[in-house]
Amino acid sequence: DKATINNTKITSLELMEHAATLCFEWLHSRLQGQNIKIHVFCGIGNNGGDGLVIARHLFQHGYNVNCYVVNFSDKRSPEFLTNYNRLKEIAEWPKIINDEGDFPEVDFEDIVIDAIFGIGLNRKPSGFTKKLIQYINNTKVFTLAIDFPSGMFGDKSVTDKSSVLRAGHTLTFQTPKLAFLLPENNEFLNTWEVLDIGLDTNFIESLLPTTHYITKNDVIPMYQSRNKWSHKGMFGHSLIIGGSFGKIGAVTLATKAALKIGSGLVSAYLPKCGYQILQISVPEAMVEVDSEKLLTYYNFKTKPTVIGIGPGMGTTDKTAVGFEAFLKENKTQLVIDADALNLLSKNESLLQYLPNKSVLTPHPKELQRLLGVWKNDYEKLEKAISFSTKYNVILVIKGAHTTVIDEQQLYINSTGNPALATGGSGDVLTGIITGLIAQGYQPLHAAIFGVYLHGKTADLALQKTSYETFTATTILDYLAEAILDLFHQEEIADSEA
Ligand SMILES: NC(=O)C1=CN([C@@H]2O[C@H](COP(=O)(O)OP(=O)(O)OC[C@H]3O[C@@H](n4cnc5c(N)ncnc54)[C@H](O)[C@@H]3O)[C@@H](O)[C@H]2O)[C@@H](O)CC1
Ligand SMILES: [K+]
Repeated sequence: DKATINNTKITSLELMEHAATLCFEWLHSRLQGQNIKIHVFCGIGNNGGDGLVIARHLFQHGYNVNCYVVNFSDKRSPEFLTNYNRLKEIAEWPKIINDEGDFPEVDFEDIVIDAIFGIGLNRKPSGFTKKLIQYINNTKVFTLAIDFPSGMFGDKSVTDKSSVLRAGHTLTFQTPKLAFLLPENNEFLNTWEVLDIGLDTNFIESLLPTTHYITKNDVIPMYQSRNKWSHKGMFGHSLIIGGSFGKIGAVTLATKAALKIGSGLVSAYLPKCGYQILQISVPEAMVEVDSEKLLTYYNFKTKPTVIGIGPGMGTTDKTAVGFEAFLKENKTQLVIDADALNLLSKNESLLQYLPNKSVLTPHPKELQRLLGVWKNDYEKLEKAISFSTKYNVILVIKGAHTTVIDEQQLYINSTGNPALATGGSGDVLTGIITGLIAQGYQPLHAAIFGVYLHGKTADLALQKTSYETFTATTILDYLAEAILDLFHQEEIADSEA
């Protein structure tokens, strides 16, 4: 905020007025003047200042407002004080909450605006402030949190979960906060959105050089278009290695995905028992086979551009021995998933044989086998960064906000939803990333772009189908729409959208 204030003529007070007015407008456009009781709880810093501005606008628009100052300290910020006076000039004085006896009655049908703590929180809430947060949580009332749910930290883990307000919706300023994207904070946030308050974004980027929130605008420049002289030889050859008796579906899905994303040629290498299944379900693919029911020899003749390995391949001793020999020989770029990751976790000495910038796509359990246990999500990210740096590989940590890690750089995905929580969706992702690398996408871009598109299919599908009926195959059905959507311009949204 200080950078914006120094670099432009806008004062800190004006910035607060602007930010908080956007919050008011958000609420006003939804309530349309309804006579619902609104409780605005303000701290004594600038988050509280936001609350006072919101309360003033609500009063001026005739809402049924109760404004409170949570008096946990007498170190009021100057912007808080100015807005405190402005509010007094137009309305009744905010009520001061000094202890539990001052807590107001809050009903389930009311609305609470939480402007107690924002990004300035530097220790966990205690005393009557903590009790107030618990009191609000217990009412189960709808809460609109300003910038942060009070009690949640911007840069470290919550240690006392009972001291955090559980927000119904959070309006945060300027950038999505890393803390919002970590699974451990899931229970404090329901939905959230970013309000653009015109802060100096260069400054924010230089504050967080390593964290990128990936949206459509970030992936459009990665897209590689084709021209009329293009031929299939220009789009590489993907080889998918995987499968075992009973798990031929995994390798089939990955093979289909590599084709569907545009790999010029696709081959699969799998146990003999899967030969007909694959040839029939994916006629476009070429197939080579290993022993009857398991991968054992890894003696394929295909000379691929990139190999995606792991889906459904199992971790039996024979498969493990062959995998080790394969890795020691292999010089081809790799995408490694599922059981291939589990085999790596069992024998870490193999990690040294991975080609530079191999892409590893673990789900949380597989990641834990690779990295060991972590105390919290911040430590998980630190461990993942060290792992990526040490072995010079790209990690794709799958989850609600899949995170691609390339050494110090974090790319957090914005697309996707629980429809993707279905068997086989990981196999499809492996195929997509493999197929992108085949076409000449550098591994990092293939990982970021692939994860984005994979998630986008589920977002688009939900406009027509349900979470339940979405399967791994549905991802492939919507891949075309996900790509076309890149070039679809959103209608100009108003400031409240
Ligand atoms: N001009 C600006 O600076 C703007 C600031 N904005 C708001 O300002 C907020 C940040 O304001 P502040 O930096 O004043 O901080 P907060 O209002 O988040 O916190 C208030 C103060 O409480 C104290 N404190 C921290 N943890 C405590 C605890 N556990 N118990 C008791 N006291 C504690 C701190 O000293 C802090 O200064 C943002 O989150 C945002 O809501 C927005 O209005 C946008 C413009
Ligand atoms: K807040």
